[in-house]
Amino acid sequence: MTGGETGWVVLGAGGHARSVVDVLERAGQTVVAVSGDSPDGESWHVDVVADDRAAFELIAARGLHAVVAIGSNPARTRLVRELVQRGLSVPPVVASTATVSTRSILGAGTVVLEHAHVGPSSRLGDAVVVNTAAVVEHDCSVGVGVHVAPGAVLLGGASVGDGTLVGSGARVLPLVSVGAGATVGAGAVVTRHVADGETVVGAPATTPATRATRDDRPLGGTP
Ligand SMILES: CC(=O)SCCNC(=O)CCNC(=O)[C@H](O)C(C)(C)COP(=O)(O)OP(=O)(O)OC[C@H]1O[C@@H](n2cnc3c(N)ncnc32)[C@H](O)[C@@H]1OP(=O)(O)O
Repeated sequence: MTGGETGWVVLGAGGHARSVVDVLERAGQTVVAVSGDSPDGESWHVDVVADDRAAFELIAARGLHAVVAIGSNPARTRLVRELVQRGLSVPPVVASTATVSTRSILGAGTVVLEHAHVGPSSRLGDAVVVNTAAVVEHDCSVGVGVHVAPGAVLLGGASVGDGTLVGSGARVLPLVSVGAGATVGAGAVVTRHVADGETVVGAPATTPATRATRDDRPLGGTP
């Protein structure tokens, strides 16, 4: 775990925040507070501060570390940027059961959850989530604000652009690149380049529209 022993404020109070609090506490860290409303009404065993402004003040006043635990890629990225710009401490968080190569680079506010793996010579930008049991193999490039969902795998040399979601259990094959702001559906097998903003599903992964067009062709007709 990076970040020393001074205590943490977790920005966010939903399901992802509960996972991140758990990661910190299992690693022996102290969570001082979470911020925001719990969308599911779950009660907390730590203090809850009203909003992000109150969290910034608490972090600055007490010299605490911050981690942003919000599932939305754009919202998480914006908050990590703001914390960095304010000069607050936003170190990466690595679960005690995760394995992260000493020859990889994790950006500010990047979180690697339980049983996940990051291989050597991989570079992960700021505000990335490598969720439970996800794998980022060697030589991967992962942009800012990417979410590699539980059990997803980026194979050797794959790259993923800023803000993209790689859905749970998906595989991105070696050296294949996925653009920025894209969505890889749960369970997809990505065998070719995915453009910026594109959504792909299935194995091999294609856009849902492509699948519909193909399926709508008249029987026996030429495309
Ligand atoms: C800790 C956590 O829980 S982290 C959570 C991480 N989240 C994920 O991994 C979820 C990833 N999201 C998905 O896979 C989504 O289904 C998406 C983004 C691909 C599509 O979502 P939507 O845009 O809402 O699409 P929608 O549900 O309307 O489905 C559109 C079509 O694609 C199909 N489809 C949707 N997802 C998939 C998928 N993963 N694989 C194959 N087909 C799919 C649907 O069956 C539907 O087909 P139809 O038109 O023939 O009925």
